[in-house]
Amino acid sequence: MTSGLVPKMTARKLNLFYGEKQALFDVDLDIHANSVTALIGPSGCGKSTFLRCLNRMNDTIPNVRIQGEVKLETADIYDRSVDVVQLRARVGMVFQKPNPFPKTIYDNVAYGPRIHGLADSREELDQIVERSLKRAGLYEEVKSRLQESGTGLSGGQQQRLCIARAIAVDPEVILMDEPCSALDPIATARIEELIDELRENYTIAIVTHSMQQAARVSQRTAFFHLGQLVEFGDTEQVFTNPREVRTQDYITGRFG
Ligand SMILES: Nc1ncnc2c1ncn2[C@@H]1O[C@H](COP(=O)(O)OP(=O)(O)OP(=O)(O)O)[C@@H](O)[C@H]1O
Repeated sequence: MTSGLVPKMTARKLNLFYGEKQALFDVDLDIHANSVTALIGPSGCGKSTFLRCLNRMNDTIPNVRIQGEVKLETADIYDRSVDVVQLRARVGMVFQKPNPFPKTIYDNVAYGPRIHGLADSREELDQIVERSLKRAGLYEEVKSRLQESGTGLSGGQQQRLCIARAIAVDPEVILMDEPCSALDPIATARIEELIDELRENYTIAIVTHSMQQAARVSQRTAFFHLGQLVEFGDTEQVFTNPREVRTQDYITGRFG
C-alpha cells in the first residue's frame, strides 16, 4: 500500500487569471497519494478554480490564462503533448450537482469504458460496470434495474452513480467539487463513508464548504483565502492548532 505522503499531483507557482482578474496567486500544493485532501475557504477564495486546474477543466472557459506548473507524478499536465481526454480519464471529476446522463444506469457507467476502448467484449464491459457500481456502493440497490434511467434514482444514488461513472475508466485521482451540497444528511453520510473507502485505491481532492466534512473525510487540509493558499497541513493540525491567524479566524467562524 502506498504511503499517504507520496505526492500524486503537485502544483507549483500556479497563477490563474480570468481575463484581467487574477483568481490564484502562486499556489504551491501537493495532493498526496491514497489520501483525501480537502480544499476549504470562504466563497470566492479560488478552491474550485484550483481543483479545476488539476484536470484542465478551466481550459473550457474562455479567456483563462494559467501560469506555473501542475504535475501528475512526473508529467506536466499543461504540456502541449498532453491529450486532455486521456488526462481526464486519469484525473476524474465528480460535480456539485449529480449529473447522470439521460441514459440507463448501465450506460452511464459503461460510457467511459466504451469511448476509451477498455473492454473487448460485452462480458468484460458487464464486469467493469458491476465492479464500478460495487466500488461506489450502489450495486446492491440497482442490480435488478440496470436498464432503467439513471435520472430516476434519488439524489444520493445519482451522486454514487456519478462516482461509479468516474471510477469506471480506472482513474488515479478523483476530484470532487462539493459533492454533497445537493444531498440530505443521510445521503451525505453515505458519500462520506464512500470517500473514506475509496482512498484505499484512489487519490482524492475535495472542495467543501463544510469544515465538519473536511475534518471527517480528509487527512490533509488546504485553506485558501483571496486566491492564496494560506495554510496546508494535516487536517487535525489545521483544525486544532492552525499556524496562521487567518486560518484560525476562518475555522472559528470569524469570517466566511
Ligand atoms: N468563469 C469565471 N469567469 C470569471 N471569474 C470567475 C469564473 N469562475 C470563478 N471566477 C472568480 O474567481 C474567483 C474564485 O472563484 P471560485 O469559484 O474558484 O471560488 P470558490 O472558492 O470555489 O467559491 P465558492 O465556494 O463560492 O464556490 C471568484 O472571485 C470568482 O468570481
